[in-house]
Amino acid sequence: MTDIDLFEAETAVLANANDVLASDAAGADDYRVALRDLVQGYGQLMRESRRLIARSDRTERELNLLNSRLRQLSDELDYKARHDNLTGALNRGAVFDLAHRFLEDSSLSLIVLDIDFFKRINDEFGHPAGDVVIRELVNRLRKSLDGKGEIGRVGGEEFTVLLRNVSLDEAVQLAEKVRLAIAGELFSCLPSRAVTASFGVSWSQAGSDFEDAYARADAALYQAKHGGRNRVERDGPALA
Ligand SMILES: Nc1nc2c(ncn2[C@@H]2O[C@H](COP(=O)(O)OP(=O)(O)OP(=O)(O)O)[C@@H](O)[C@H]2O)c(=O)[nH]1
Repeated sequence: MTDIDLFEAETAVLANANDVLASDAAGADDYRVALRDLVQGYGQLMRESRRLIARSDRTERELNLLNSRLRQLSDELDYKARHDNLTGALNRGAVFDLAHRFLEDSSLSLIVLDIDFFKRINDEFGHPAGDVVIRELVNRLRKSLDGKGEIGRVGGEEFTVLLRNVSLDEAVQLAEKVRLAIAGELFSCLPSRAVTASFGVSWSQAGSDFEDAYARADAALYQAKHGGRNRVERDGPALA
């Protein structure tokens, strides 16, 4: 493949000007022609350079726009991969990952809560109404926790709250506060029927196994369900 000289014409003009300059025999006409060709060539180069610079500025702006759109899409994907789209709470995978991380260097209180007789709500009012109940319940959960803890939706109508470096007593008090926030006032989306939830709470010291912490909170939740629902039950603190 032969190389194409992009500046063939300009090289010829320059070579001619150099020849004229070096020649003792060159006259005024030779200088004029060489200078004219140089001026034309120089002007042409300037016009081309301006055009190329404008094009590269435009391309750079387009690339910057594409890059920021890509970053935005990647953030959106990351958010969607970690959050439940009905409630905006962390999804099961994300909240379990977080709990594992917390337990590496912190103690962890775990609240597990489950809506009572939710099947009946779905059966009586329909699945879409059930979805609205779930959303309102998470809103109440958020409000009553007031920034404490991380909320995750771990099943259809089951949620967990991670409370890092919070004692079991304090976690039980918080669970009680959430229970009242749910049961204490009828849901605006379901004015004819009370919504309640049952709670299990466990505490684990740093370095504990998360599966064990979860199983103990779940066992306490089971007790709450079988003890009559709409109540909070605690697990005994785990000893290392
Ligand atoms: N609307 C709605 N319903 C769901 C969703 N996920 C699970 N469910 C329903 O939740 C109900 C759970 O029913 P069960 O496991 O029998 O529990 P329950 O009726 O709440 O009874 P207890 O937990 O024993 O008080 C089922 O009817 C599921 O279909 C969801 O995302 N939206």
